[in-house]
Amino acid sequence: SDGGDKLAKLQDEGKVTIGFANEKPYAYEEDGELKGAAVDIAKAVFAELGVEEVESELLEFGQLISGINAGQFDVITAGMAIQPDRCENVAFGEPEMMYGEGLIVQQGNPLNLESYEDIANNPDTIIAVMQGATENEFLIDSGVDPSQILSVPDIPASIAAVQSGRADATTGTEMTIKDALASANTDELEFVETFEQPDVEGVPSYGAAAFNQEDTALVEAYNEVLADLKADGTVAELLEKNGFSEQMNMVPGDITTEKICNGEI
Ligand SMILES: CC1=N[C@H](C(=O)O)[C@@H](O)CN1
Repeated sequence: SDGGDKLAKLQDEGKVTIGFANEKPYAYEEDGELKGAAVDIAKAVFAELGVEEVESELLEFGQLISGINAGQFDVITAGMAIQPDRCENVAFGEPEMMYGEGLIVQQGNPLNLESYEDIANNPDTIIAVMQGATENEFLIDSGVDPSQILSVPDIPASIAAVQSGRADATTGTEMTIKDALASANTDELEFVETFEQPDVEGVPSYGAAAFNQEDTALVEAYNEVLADLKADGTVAELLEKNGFSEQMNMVPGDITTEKICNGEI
């Protein structure tokens, strides 16, 4: 199909529908409002394209890629990591933020878990991980046995699994895990401050908007505006507003989606 159709359609209607997975601080709903770094950046880009109205579809993270391909919404706005295998199924925009991983354990860290390798070396350890999330591969690549992974549909379920003792730990992006712990408002759990980032392909991750591969003109237009908003400091401002830091989370200028998709990074 003609990639120009979708951009023109969104501009005609003045409206875009985003798909998201309720993961603070990337994209989430609070007080009836859509919030998060990925949402704020996408809103700023679409506003420049003349698309001011934003509607949303809430899905499980693991359903976002099939959702965009089924035409359920126009763009995945979830801070989804650009990964070579995902590049085969969606068209990523240029990277918007960089991030690493985090770990939550029971208070006092009774199993002394400070890395994914520690989980691999302690085969009785169970770790809750969101379906479809990169952390599944990162754990396996760190030597964790698949039987140690308890698959859960979303972030609240990850936290609940550790709280109930069904899992010894959970992992997600560092910011996800910190915000989820703050929302859980419990002293039964702890964020592992001494966590060592996994030394595997894909870490750190680069989050981006993702589109239907047919919508080539839309992706091109999105990227053009995104480049301007990076250059004028808007992207940095929106990241900081959502708790990200310039030092830890800004994407270095030489990192491109093409290179990540080609496995060059
Ligand atoms: C923002 C985010 N990134 C990872 C991913 O892309 O799979 C997962 O941690 C899920 N959430």
